[in-house]
Amino acid sequence: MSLEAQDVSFRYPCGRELYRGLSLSVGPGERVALTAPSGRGKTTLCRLLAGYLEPSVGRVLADGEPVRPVARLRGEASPVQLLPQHPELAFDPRVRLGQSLGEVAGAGEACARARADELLGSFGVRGEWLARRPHELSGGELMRLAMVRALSVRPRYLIADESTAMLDAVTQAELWHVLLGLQERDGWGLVLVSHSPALVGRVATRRVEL
Ligand SMILES: Nc1ncnc2c1ncn2[C@@H]1O[C@H](COP(=O)(O)OP(=O)(O)OP(=O)(O)O)[C@@H](O)[C@H]1O
Repeated sequence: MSLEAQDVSFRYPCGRELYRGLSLSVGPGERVALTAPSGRGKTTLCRLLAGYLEPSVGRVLADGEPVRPVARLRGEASPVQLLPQHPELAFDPRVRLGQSLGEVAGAGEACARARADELLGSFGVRGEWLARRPHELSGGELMRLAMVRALSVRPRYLIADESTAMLDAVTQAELWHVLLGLQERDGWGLVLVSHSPALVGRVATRRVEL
């Protein structure tokens, strides 16, 4: 059981090759920090691990199954959820947030919604936010909802790419406290990208240098 990148190489169209035969494995319950200088490809690797991009060479497996391209999932929840750097990218700007949360259909929508309801309390989401559209919330408020949405489908792996970098220290500490409590309880594997040595030191059980 693990999230694995096997001999992965990747090149954007017209870009240079970012990795040559990169292999990486993250087990359930592990918290792995990806570290590298700016531009080395941390965000790209997060997107590869979550199925937003496909490797040019090699493959990505979640518990032995190929991670399917997110665009082709058509409503089916991926076992690998990505918390992006900018939470506004996680939501349709035209749709009220309550509806967006309801759209994360997993094994059954009702199941995902019940899970989301439980998580709304844990992440301190106020009921009135659900009637608003993404641009009507602050970045921190929207990130709370992005966390609820990602975890409501019971992922086996969560990828946090600089997800709390734009938050104040108090909110950042609060959200990581909640996330790590849920991770310990539910046992999903975590991949973390952060430029903050303090956050990496607090959260990560292992570091992988790209
Ligand atoms: N869509 C794209 N098309 C072409 N090149 C891209 C694209 N996205 C990123 N790149 C390039 O790929 C390289 C890796 O980018 P990436 O964002 O993965 O790095 P990073 O390690 O996360 O950087 P940072 O720490 O600065 O956020 C960079 O040189 C970047 O310019």
